[in-house]
Amino acid sequence: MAGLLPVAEALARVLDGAGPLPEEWLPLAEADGRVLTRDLTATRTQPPRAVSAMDGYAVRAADLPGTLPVIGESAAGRPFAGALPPGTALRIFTGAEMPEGADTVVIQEDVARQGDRVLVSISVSPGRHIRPQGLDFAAGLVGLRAGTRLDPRKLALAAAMNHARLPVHRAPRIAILSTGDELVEPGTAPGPGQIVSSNALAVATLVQREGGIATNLGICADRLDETLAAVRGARQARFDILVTSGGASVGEYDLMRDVIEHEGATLGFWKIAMRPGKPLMMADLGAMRLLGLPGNPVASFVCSTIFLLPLIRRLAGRADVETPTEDAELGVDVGPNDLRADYLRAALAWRGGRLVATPFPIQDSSMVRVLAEADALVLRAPHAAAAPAGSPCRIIRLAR
Ligand SMILES: Nc1nc2c(c(=O)[nH]1)N[C@H]1C(S)=C(S)[C@@H](COP(=O)(O)OP(=O)(O)OC[C@H]3O[C@@H](n4cnc5c(N)ncnc54)[C@H](O)[C@@H]3O)O[C@H]1N2
Ligand code: MOO
Repeated sequence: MAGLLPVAEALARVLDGAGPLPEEWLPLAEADGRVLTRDLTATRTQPPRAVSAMDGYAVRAADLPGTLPVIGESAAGRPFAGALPPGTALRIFTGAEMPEGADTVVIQEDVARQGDRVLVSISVSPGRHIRPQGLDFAAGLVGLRAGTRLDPRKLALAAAMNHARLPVHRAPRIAILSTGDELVEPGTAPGPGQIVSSNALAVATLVQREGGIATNLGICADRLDETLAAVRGARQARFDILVTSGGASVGEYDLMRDVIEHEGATLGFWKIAMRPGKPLMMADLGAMRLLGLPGNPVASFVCSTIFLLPLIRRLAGRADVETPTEDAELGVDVGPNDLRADYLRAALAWRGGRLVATPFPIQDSSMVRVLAEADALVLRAPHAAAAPAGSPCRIIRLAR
C-alpha cells in the first residue's frame, strides 16, 4: 500500500491556498461566531461621565459626618441639573451621573433619612463608590482587533462601543452531495438492497455547528452524467466547498475521480494513510474546493472532523484552524498499528482524576451505532507500538 499520503500532508493540501473569505457587514445579532475583518474602535466613552456605583447619596467628603439637606436626585438616564452646593446631599442611584461638586457617595445603608435631610454619622474617603468617566473604555480605544472571533462577551463590547453592524468574513457555503444507487432519504422505505443515507445529515450538522452554511444537494445515482450534472450545478451556484460522499474507492461504480477528470481538474490527492478514510480525495474545481469523502459513515464523519472543519475555520478567517487534541489514558490494551494513522472510536470516563479513553472492541467504519456511542477518537500514529491499558494517548473529543 505504498503511496498513501500522510494525514498531516493531506491536511496541508486541503488548506493550501485557502484564505479568509471576503468581508460582509452583519447586524450584531447575526455576527456570533464570525471573525472581524477590521479593528473595532469605541465610538463613545463608557461611562460617559463619572457615575455612582451604588444607591445612596452624593456628598462632599469634607462635609461628613453631618446632617445634610437633600436637594434633589440623580437617577440613571436622568442626571441632576446643576452643581451640588457645599453642605448638601443629592439622592443618587447606581449608574447615575455624579453632580459637579460632589466627590464621594455614601451608601444608603450607612445613613438615616429624616424627611428632607440625611444624617451621616460616618466619614467616607473622597472617590468612594464612584466610577470615573471612561473607566471601561474611552472613545477611540481599539476594543476588538481584526481577527477576533465574536462570542457573546465580545458582541456585548461591540454593542457598548455603539456598533450596530459589524465587518466580518463571509461564512463558507458548503454543498453536500451523497452518491450511491443504494441510498434513500431518511423516512423513505428502502427498496431491495437499499439503505438509508446518513452521511449528509451528519456532515451538514457538523458544518452548521462550525458556522458554515450547509446545503444538502440530496442523493445522486452512481451514474457519471447524473453526478456530473450535480457537481456542475454546485459550481454554478458558487459554493465554496463541495463535499461528496461515496464513490471514492476503486470499484466500477466509484465515479468521483472520473467526475473530477471530466471537469478538467487534477486531483490534489487521493488515498491517505488514515483509517477510517483511506480513499479521501481532494480537487479544486475552479474556485470551489471539492472534498470527496469515502462513503463508509464513520470514514465520512472522521474525515469531515479532520479535514473539512479546519478548512471551514480557515475560510471563516479563524486562527484556531487545527482540530484540538487532548491527553488521556488508554482504558484497554491496544495492538501495534500498521502504516495508516488510526482514529479509534472510544468512550471517555474520569477515573481517579484521570481521563480514560476506552476504544470500542469493533472499529468497523460502517458502524453508525458505535460512532453515535463514542465520545472521542483515540489517535494511533502510523506504526505505533502496542500499548497496554494505562498508557498515555492523545484524543480528539467528538462534537456532541
Ligand atoms: N478493493 C478495495 N475496496 C475498498 C477499499 C480499497 O482500498 N480497496 N477501500 C475501502 C474503504 S477504506 C472505504 S472507506 C470504502 C469507501 O468506498 P466509497 O467511498 O467508494 O463509498 P461507497 O462504495 O459508495 O460506499 C461505501 C459504504 O458506505 C455506504 N454509504 C455510502 N454513502 C452513504 C451514505 N450517504 N449514508 C450511509 N451509508 C453510506 C455504502 O452503502 C457502502 O456500504 O471502500 C472500501 N473498499
Ligand atoms: O477508510 Mo475505510 O473508512 O477504512 O473504511
